[in-house]
Amino acid sequence: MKTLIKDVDIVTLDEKGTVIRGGALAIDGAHIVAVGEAPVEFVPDTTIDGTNHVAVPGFFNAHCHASMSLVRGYAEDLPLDRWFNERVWVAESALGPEEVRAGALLAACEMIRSGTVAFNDHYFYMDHVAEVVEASGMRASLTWCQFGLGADKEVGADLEGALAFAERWNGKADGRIRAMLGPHSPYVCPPAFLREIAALAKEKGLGLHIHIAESEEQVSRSLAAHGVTPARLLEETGVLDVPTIAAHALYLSDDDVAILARHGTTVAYCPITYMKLAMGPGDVPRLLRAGVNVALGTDGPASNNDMDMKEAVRFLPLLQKLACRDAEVIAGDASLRIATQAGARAMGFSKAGVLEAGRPADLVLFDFDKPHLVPRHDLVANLVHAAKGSDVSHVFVAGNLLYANGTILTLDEEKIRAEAERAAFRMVSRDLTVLREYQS
Ligand SMILES: CSC[C@H]1O[C@@H](n2cnc3c(O)ncnc32)[C@H](O)[C@@H]1O
Ligand SMILES: [Zn+2]
Repeated sequence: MKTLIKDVDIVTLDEKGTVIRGGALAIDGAHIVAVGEAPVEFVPDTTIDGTNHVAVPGFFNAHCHASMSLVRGYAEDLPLDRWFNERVWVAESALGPEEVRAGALLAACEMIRSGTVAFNDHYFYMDHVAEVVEASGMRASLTWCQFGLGADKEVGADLEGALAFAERWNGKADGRIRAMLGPHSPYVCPPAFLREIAALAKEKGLGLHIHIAESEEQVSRSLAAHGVTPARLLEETGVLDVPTIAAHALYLSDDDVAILARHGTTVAYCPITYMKLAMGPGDVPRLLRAGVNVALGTDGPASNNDMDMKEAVRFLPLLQKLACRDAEVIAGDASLRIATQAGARAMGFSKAGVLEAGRPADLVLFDFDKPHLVPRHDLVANLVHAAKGSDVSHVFVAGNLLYANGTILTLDEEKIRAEAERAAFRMVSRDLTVLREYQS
């Protein structure tokens, strides 16, 4: 299939930061074949008029729990520990494979609509998430979360099962799916388990996805229990010897930052969760200065409460400017690069995230024919600080059009919304407060 997008403005995010006004973008099969001008011999099957539209690489959501969309709005205004213990883990005790599927389908609709082409997911019953990814046309990197405490069999996530999942799905859906192993965190997984899973990941050539250093308390507990920080513990147990995505990593010493940089670890930064759960801003400029690959995530919809990467693209610089009291940090297209190519690299889709010939055709169009996107002095500034996820008009993944002008072409959104509402209710129906609200 050959597609030509004509008369479109293009934010390439290439090395030079090239921005093209009123150019063409040609797609042949899964790849971009020309940016700027289409070759005369290029005969498209489909032509899209890009007038008043801006093409940009699609977003790579580097840390989320898609199926937690079913607990959106169910754990409000609480700090991290109470958010888990009093609400989220209570609701999740009623979680089954059908809820995971319904939540993942709902999240896929939301992500596609707001310009996300790939997501890095950490949850349970992951075959169901993988099937959703396959059907939706998105890319994903998937991990079946393990607690390492021996109770995992309840959600089918013994290490053997998680490995079997990874081997079943890695490279599937024409390479759109990648799989990793997913120890939940060093505060839940004992060092012996971390060692075992790291050795297995190394042997099988798989990456790891883990939460670390979300609070000062987690760091002091690690020091008390193991004599080292969470980052140092990951290094000592071999976790960082394989490509690892460390979600959050907000509380790091200088030594920790050097460890993560040395091992090529990615930090998945989720600004909206940090503001909502009052976790703290972290220090992104310090990570970048040290050479850490920083990617961007939404985290789960129970702490965000949405999966709109465009919002996170704006909040990353806003939060860092405020925290550093410095308007010049995370400037220009930095947060777009973090949300696209840095995430793509972390998830193993390393050529994506740039609009140039030879790259995967994973891109979105923003409709700029809107009052909040006028004037167009600076397309990048408009994209980062003014555009909304709902301004996305088209989404391409591997050259396939998944979304056009309000319609998801690969999924039945109306049916998905109805089923998600039913599944969400099943999950929380033991909670009498919620039951009363539903019945009133
Ligand atoms: C990793 S999903 C499985 C497990 O983890 C919980 N969870 C969701 N988000 C986070 C987070 O950001 N840090 C730690 N744990 C998280 C989720 O509710 C599931 O129980
Ligand atoms: Zn998370």
